[in-house]
Amino acid sequence: MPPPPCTTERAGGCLIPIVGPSGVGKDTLIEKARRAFGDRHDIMFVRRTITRPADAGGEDHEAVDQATFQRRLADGAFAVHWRAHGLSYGIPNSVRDHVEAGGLAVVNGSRHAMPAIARAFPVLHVVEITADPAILARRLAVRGRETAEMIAARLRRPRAGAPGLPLPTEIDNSGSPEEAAARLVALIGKLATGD
Ligand SMILES: Nc1ncnc2c1ncn2[C@@H]1O[C@H](COP(=O)(O)OP(=O)(O)OP(=O)(O)O)[C@@H](O)[C@H]1O
Ligand SMILES: O=P(O)(O)OC[C@H]1O[C@H](OP(=O)(O)O)[C@H](O)[C@@H]1O
Repeated sequence: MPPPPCTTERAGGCLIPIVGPSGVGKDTLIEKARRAFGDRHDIMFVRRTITRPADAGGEDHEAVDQATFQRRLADGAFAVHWRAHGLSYGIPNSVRDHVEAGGLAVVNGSRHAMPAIARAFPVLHVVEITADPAILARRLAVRGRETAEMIAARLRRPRAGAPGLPLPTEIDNSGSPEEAAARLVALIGKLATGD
């Protein structure tokens, strides 16, 4: 019998993958939520292991080269991993330990890797960040982390459905990041207390 989905009626023990197209604002909203919750030990904001240089900008991730990533993978260091944009992404086993101990973990997830994420974290609440597609290209250009060619490739990446998973909570980030972040903070707070 699968465990019940993580809902606002069920406190604790849940992964909260934040997903959406490149440029939609996942990292921005996650960082605002992280600052809102400060050092609460029951809510973890996941530091991903990525084969992206540490000084690339954006999220605070653990930067490793591909050889190190493969070694970590072979050693069973990741609860789940995926490839995208020519990069490798790993979620450390410590995140699964935290969730299995009853905690919440917020992670910048992948729509395409959602089936693998759900196998590793059967109790989850997916949050899909949306925004007017016409503004994504401008946001990525302003961010300046990727080349124009890499941005074009990111924008061409198809949306992936995740059949069999509970419908995600959608948060529209077309307006101010503060408004969208407030909605994310409110949802995380409800999932943490189960009220
Ligand atoms: N509501 C918003 N209004 C205007 N700019 C925004 C908003 N949200 C995020 N941005 C800006 O858009 C750019 C992309 O945001 P961010 O890096 O958070 O997106 P992302 O979804 O994490 O993208 P990726 O998946 O490529 O990492 C950043 O420069 C960020 O400052
Ligand atoms: O298109 P999908 O599968 O949803 O996401 C693909 C990848 O792009 C984003 O990473 P980054 O922070 O932009 O490097 C996501 O976090 C995921 O790792």
